[in-house]
Parts: sequence; C-alpha cells; structure tokens
Amino acid sequence: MYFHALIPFKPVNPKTRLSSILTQEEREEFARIMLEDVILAVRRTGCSATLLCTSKYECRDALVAVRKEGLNEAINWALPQFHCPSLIIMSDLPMVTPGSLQRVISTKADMAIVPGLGGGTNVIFVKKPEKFHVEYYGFSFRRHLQIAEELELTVEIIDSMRMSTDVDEPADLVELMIHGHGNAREWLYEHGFTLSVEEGRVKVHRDGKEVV
Ligand SMILES: Nc1nc2c(ncn2[C@@H]2O[C@H](COP(=O)(O)OP(=O)(O)OP(=O)(O)O)[C@@H](O)[C@H]2O)c(=O)[nH]1
Ligand SMILES: C[C@H](OP(=O)(O)O)C(=O)O
Repeated sequence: MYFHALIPFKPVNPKTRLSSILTQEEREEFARIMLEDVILAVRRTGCSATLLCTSKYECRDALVAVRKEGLNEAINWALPQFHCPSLIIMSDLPMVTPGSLQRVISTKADMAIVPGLGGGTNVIFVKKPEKFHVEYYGFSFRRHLQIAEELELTVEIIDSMRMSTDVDEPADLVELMIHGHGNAREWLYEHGFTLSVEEGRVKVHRDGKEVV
C-alpha cells in the first residue's frame, strides 16, 4: 500500500522541557537526530515523508514545507492535500521501528492511533486524510477518538511502548537509553549520559552527576 507521512518539526529552540539537562544548541541537535531516526523508520516502511517545519530546514530524505503557524494549523493545512492513506507522526519518537509502524499502517480500521505518554497522541494513520483534522495538546488522544467518532470512522488503538514513548521530559531518556537502537540513543551516550542503578532504581547521570 502506498502512503505518505507528515512529520511536524520545530528546529529552533525545541524540546524546552529538556532545558534543565541540555543547552539550546544541544536540544536543537538532539531534536534533529531524533527526527532522522523517525524518518529512517518511516522510509524503511516504503513511505515518503513531508516535514512541516516552523522554519527553514534542510533535509535530504524528506520534502520540507515551511509553515510558521502552530502545530494543529500546519497539519490541518496539509491533510486535505493528501489523497492517499496518511501517517501523522511526531519527530520525538526515536524508538520507533519499521516493524512497529507496519502494525499501524496495516490496520483494517479506517484509522489507527497510538497514544503518547500523559494523554497526548504520537501517531495517527488515517486512510482518508482529506476528511480528518487534528487537535493536538492537552488530552489530544481522547479528542482524536472523538473526532473519529464524529466522522463515524472505525479506529484501532495500537498498544506500543516504542511508539507511545515520546521524549519530552528528562525521565523519558531512561527508556531511550535502555530500549533505543538508533542515533538518538548513541548521541546521549556520546554526550556523557550514562545509566546506573542506585537503591534499586535506574538513574541517568551526565558526566557523573545525577540528572534523573
Ligand atoms: N509544525 C510545527 N511543529 C511543531 C510545533 N511545535 C512543536 N512541533 C513538533 O510537534 C511535535 C510534538 O511537539 P512537542 O513534544 O511539544 O515538542 P516541542 O515543542 O519541541 O517541545 P517542548 O518545548 O518541550 O514542548 C514534535 O515533532 C515537534 O517538533 C509547531 O508550532 N509547528
Ligand atoms: C503535541 C502533544 O504532544 P505532547 O506535548 O504530549 O508531547 C500531543 O500529543 O497532543
């Protein structure tokens, strides 16, 4: 099946919730590397990708549309232009694999959705994107199910640790450092992050100092 992926991406000052452990320059580099891991997984499923970027961005492996409006507005601008099954996937899912995406795109339902940690939405696959719209932020997972119900779409909810773990908060690094496989995980180790076990709990250190 041919399908297309939309990946929203904020290249400048991204991942502010990681500001306590990464400088702005590091967050920009880390966000870019997570995005590259996501693009690689998407392309390995045979899918092409378009980035919806808030500012100018060079990418060899995807088309880039610069959209300065907010996340919802950018995606809702793009959706009606796609006349094939479409994937909307966040750029901060560096644990995603082609196999986990394959489960999403092979759904028999009209739509598949993967929740994010804390009520968000990490992946949506919709067979008729021109009819759909998104409402991210807050309890967006519930809102996207409501939108599907209003449109009378059948929905498959996909239970996947790899795709549900978006890297937002310092504590999310633990999962990436344990279960990651790509360049984002490598980047953390190369930049001095390590794991240790103290009093039965897994902790993250950077250059010997506990950060999580
Ligand atoms: N096109 C577009 N994408 C966005 C925008 N804000 C965030 N994104 C992307 O949307 C996805 C989810 O965003 P967040 O998890 O909130 O990422 P973030 O805004 O970089 O992180 P925080 O500053 O910690 O909230 C990521 O792929 C971001 O790169 C925006 O205003 N426009
Ligand atoms: C965009 C938002 O992401 P979060 O802020 O939960 O990472 C959401 O999934 O609705």
